Amino acid sequence: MPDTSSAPVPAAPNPATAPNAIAFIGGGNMASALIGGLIAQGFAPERIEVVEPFEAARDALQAQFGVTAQALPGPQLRSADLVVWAVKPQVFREAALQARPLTSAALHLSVAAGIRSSSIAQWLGSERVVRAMPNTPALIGRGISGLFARQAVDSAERQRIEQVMAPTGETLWVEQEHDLDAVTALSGSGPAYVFYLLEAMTRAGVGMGLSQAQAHRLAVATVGGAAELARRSDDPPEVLRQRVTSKGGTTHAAIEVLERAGVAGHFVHAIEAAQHRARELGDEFGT
Ligand SMILES: NC(=O)C1=CN([C@@H]2O[C@H](COP(=O)(O)OP(=O)(O)OC[C@H]3O[C@@H](n4cnc5c(N)ncnc54)[C@H](O)[C@@H]3O)[C@@H](O)[C@H]2O)C=CC1
Ligand SMILES: O=C(O)[C@@H]1CCC=N1
Repeated sequence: MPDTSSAPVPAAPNPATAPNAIAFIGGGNMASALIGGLIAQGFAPERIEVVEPFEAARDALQAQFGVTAQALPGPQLRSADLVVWAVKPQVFREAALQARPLTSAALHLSVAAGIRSSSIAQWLGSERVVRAMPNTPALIGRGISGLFARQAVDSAERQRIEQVMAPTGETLWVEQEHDLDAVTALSGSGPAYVFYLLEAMTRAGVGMGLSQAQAHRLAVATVGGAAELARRSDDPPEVLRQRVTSKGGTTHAAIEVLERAGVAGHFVHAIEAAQHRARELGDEFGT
């Protein structure tokens, strides 16, 4: 592939002597979570290159992590043997075509929702593409990411991706790429559903006379504690719920309202809508 970038490009560094770098295309929320994780596990900030068009975002990355950030892709990308794509689906194609001449030797990791690996492979002219679907608890090392690799990605490269993702939390490989749309809907978007529930619980607490701070603390501790109990328990959530629900008691009164309003069904429909949107994003902004 001929180099079409306008800046003079030095020869590619000798991979035996050059320290391998990781490049991030897009330096927003998800990139920050991953960069924070890498640095926390001892990865040198000098080996992280970011391409981020917005100056304020570049400054924030440099100040917070000490990484180098450029407005446009340039020759520095050639030293990266892993390129992480953390741009919105809407701009992925344009960003990929810009960086393609500089990243042909790299392994590629995309966190973009919906954009299928076949589109990414075509835009970048490389079959070595892995997709990840993380979520924002990655910021505190408590996320979970679905992972999918194209066939050309070997087991050492899969391990490399697991290493990069490890500080952000758990990982789960899926064999069928379309399952990533379900992962996106369930755990990628999932933190927003939990925050929505927290907002409602807090609003109810305030409505019943508690202070905002008291209601927030009670709601957050309850959601966190219940999730941890579900994680550690051998019983399914339904059984755990029944243990809270005394016959003729307070929980029963609340659950009856939720059931009458069909809240569980609405939740299922909402998550299906997210999956549908992930597919649409792939169709709309993919190739
Ligand atoms: N925020 C979330 O909870 C999750 C987001 N994702 C995916 O991660 C990707 C990034 O999302 P966020 O980090 O939340 O968005 P963000 O908006 O915080 O970050 C995207 C960054 O890309 C930059 N950008 C725009 N055009 C660019 C270009 N041509 N080259 C390089 N950078 C460019 C923007 O200035 C912005 O800073 C999206 O594709 C999203 O689907 C995946 C899982 C969860
Ligand atoms: O809402 C979105 O499109 C992204 C993907 C998963 C979470 N946020």
